[in-house]
This record gives sequence, structure tokens and C-alpha cells, in this order.
Amino acid sequence: MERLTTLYIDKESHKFSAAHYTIFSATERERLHGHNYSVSARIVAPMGENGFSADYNVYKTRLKQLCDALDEYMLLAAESPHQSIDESGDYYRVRFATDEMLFLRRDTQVLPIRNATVEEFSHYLLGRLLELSAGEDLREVELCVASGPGQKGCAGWRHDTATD
Ligand SMILES: Nc1nc2c(c(=O)[nH]1)N=C([C@H](O)[C@H](O)COP(=O)(O)OP(=O)(O)OP(=O)(O)O)CN2
Repeated sequence: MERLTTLYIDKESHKFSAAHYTIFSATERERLHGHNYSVSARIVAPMGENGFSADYNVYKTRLKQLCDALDEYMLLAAESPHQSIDESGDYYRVRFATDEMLFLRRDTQVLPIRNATVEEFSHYLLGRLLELSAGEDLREVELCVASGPGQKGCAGWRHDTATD
């Protein structure tokens, strides 16, 4: 029987501070505000002969890199059905219901997500982590994003054995 191991990576340094607003409907959104988000991961991989599975330092480095790419930005959801985002010189011009908002482009990340929520951030970051980990023998990855203590969203991936 194959031996599998689960690695948990939950480091205080895996965090990003960002501004956002959650969109609830075509006419309702939160006010702009910020969170200190923290990112953690669970990785299932086969045990090697020498009692070592996947090198967690590799995944720590990647998670840090992903957090740094979002740190101290305004995060906008490009795929929201309720807002439009256009480039206007140095700014992104965002239209939501009757609101028009300008954000400096250099302070802003426009992400391929439908809402600026912990669940969408977790799916986005999981996708990015899997891209960085392509070709590695991983069986499951779960990535969680917390907007504060006690509230988080997680996205999961499982190796598709049908394609082996
Ligand atoms: N399913 C989700 N629901 C909500 C999300 C989310 O990402 N996914 N996000 C928010 C808000 O952006 C944000 O979390 C504000 O939350 P709130 O609980 O009001 O404030 P705090 O984070 O400061 O938490 P406290 O419990 O008040 O300390 C809302 N919903």
C-alpha cells in the first residue's frame, strides 16, 4: 500500500495586507476597507523511501512569493458581473451601480476572480500554486485564505487518477 503524508504549512509570514470590498449584489457592496490576510496550505504527497515526502521549504517559498505579489495593493475582481473596470491613464476607472471609483493602477491588482472574497482569493492562489508546482508528484492541495482570526475560505485540488 502506498504511504501518503499530509504537510501543513501555516506560517505567520505567509500574509498580505490588502484593500477590497465585497460585492453582494448589483447594487450592494461593502465600503472600501482592508484586511491582514493570512494564507495556509495542506499538501498530500507520497512518502519517499527515506521518510521524506515533498520538501516543505519549496512550498513555503512559493506561498511567500504569492503573498508578496498581493501585499499592499487594492484588489479588484475583474470577473465580477456587477462592475466594469477600464484603464484610464494612470488609473483604473471602476463602475459599480451608481458609483464611479478611480484607483491608481500602480497601487492596484486586477485579479481574474468574480469577487474580492476569501473564497475567490483561495481559488486564485491555489491555481497559481499549482502552476508553480506543475510536474510534481502531489496528490491533494488545499489552500486557505483567512481575512482575520476565525474566518477563512479554502479551495481544494485532487490529483485526477483517471488521467494516469
Ligand atoms: N463568504 C464571505 N463572506 C464575507 C466575506 C468573504 O470574503 N467571504 N468578506 C466579508 C468582509 O469583507 C470582511 O470579512 C468583513 O468582515 P467582518 O466580519 O464584518 O469584519 P472583521 O473581518 O473585522 O471581523 P470581526 O468578526 O468583526 O472581527 C464579509 N463577508
